[in-house]
Amino acid sequence: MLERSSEIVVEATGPAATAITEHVPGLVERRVASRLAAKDATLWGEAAREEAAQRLGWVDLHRTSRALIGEVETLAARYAERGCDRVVLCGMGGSSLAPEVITRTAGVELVVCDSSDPAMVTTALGTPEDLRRTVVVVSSKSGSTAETDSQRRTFVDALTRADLEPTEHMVIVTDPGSPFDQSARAEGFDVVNADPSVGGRYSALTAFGLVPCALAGVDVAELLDEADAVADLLAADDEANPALRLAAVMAGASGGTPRDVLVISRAGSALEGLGDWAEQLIAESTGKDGKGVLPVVDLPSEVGAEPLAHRLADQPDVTVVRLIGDEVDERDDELAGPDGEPVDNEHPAAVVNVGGALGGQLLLWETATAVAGELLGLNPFDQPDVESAKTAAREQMTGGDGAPPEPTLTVGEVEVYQAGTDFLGDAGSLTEAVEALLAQVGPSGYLAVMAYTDRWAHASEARAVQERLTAATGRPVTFGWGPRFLHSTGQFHKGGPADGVFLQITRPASPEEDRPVPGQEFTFGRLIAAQAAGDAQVLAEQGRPVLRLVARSSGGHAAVVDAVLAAGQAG
Ligand SMILES: O=P(O)(O)OC[C@H]1O[C@H](O)[C@H](O)[C@@H](O)[C@@H]1O
Repeated sequence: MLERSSEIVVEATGPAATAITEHVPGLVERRVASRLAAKDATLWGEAAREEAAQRLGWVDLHRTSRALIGEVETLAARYAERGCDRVVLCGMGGSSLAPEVITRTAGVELVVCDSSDPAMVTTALGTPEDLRRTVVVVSSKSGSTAETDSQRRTFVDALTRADLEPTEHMVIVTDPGSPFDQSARAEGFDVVNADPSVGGRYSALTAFGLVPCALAGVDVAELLDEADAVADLLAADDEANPALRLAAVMAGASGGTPRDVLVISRAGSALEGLGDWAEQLIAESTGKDGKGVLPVVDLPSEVGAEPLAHRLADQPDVTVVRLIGDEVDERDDELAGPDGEPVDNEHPAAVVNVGGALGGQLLLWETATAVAGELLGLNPFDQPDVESAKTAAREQMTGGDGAPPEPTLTVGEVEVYQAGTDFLGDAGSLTEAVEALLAQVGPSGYLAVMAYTDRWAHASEARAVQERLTAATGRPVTFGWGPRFLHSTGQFHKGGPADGVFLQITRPASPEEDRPVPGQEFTFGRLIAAQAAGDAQVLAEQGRPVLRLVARSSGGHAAVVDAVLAAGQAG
């Protein structure tokens, strides 16, 4: 058993172990761990120094965030007294992924509304009766994220219509001094400021993580204790430092194909959703300058289904990360490799087992990602390509004069668009169109499925789609819900190695399903459609193959899913 919360496990085999042997002594010699703990902004080179100097507040949050505990506990008690036992979080990317893993792991309810899908927003609102017992946390570091602002407007409007006082049902988390901070305070909302020296994806232990989780009933002091318990270990210039070991695995061994794909599988870990949180951290931190480590989250599977990690472990660029539980026996068994082959097999898979308590792992992954940035020569604190999709979406919203583009093909109630390259050929059916796209996935490439649909209603489709397309291509397949992934893997798609192939699935809302955004001239349906079209446009402009399947009805959406599940099955 991992008896103490101070225990962190990072155990590697095969080429993952070689990477540790290769990189860790140098990291120790350069004192990277202790310099990071001391917030040395020069670690990532001169070009990154200025940004890094403003982004290292996360390294000691286990100490500095203590000051927030009293404030968030008082807040939680106040809302509990008001009878608010339903907590909704409006926020994107770094403002929602950590609260999701923290509350799911703790087994407490938190409705994470991180979408512009009108159906999801409607579900998050609930009934007027639900609203009466709801506290909404609106979290945005910048205060200017379009989805979050639209959700905030919707909740204020709905609370007002239900004769409820918005200031008694809403808490704002934002950076001090942001325009959002000022307006929310002026309007009388409860505002908790987050540490501005921490970037969104490193903010799990700031107010962005702590406020919604405390309101939902998590013991957030314990989370800080768990991080505190491993902090010295992660700051040590020592070859046993698990963060240095994990960073080395992420950077991969030199010689042969770079191991720049991390397939993250849950293998006994009690931490629910850690992969989704780590996905944003790794993809946005490393996917830039044509380089990067691609995180592939192995979606939860049916009992007995083969984990994707097993299918992909033989790929020369794949490292399998197994998030393990606290049983030593299980860990020892699995160390043999994903198919049970002995460690000294002639071609061992690159496997790393990672375990430990949640607070400790949050700090472990953040430290390892920042150190991997040092090894890879990347600035792990910016996200230079996220803005391009936002700009293209804004242009889509305001453009509107030109005639809408003609679909390349229409099949029943599904419009098919190809973009980026000319790959459809004479495909006449939806399955043929998908297969034509799959043929574009190169031997070192990956396929990204981007589904702009209600992720609560369609969750079960995601795993089946990921599994089928992995089998059909033999290559990594990521699955992202739009627009959520735009704040995560979206950076990697545009800034990382240019070998991605993109399948976009949308199901535009009918006028009856759509919702207006209060105080704006657009609807949620218009916003999400513009986000999808904008992202496809940016990818196509980079010459990446993009297949867009636009279902005009739920029957059309079912046909799309059937077609994807049939891809690669014939002959
Ligand atoms: O917290 P916010 O300022 O609303 O930002 C939310 C998210 O959106 C951006 O697009 C970034 O790519 C993310 O790193 C960030 O976490």
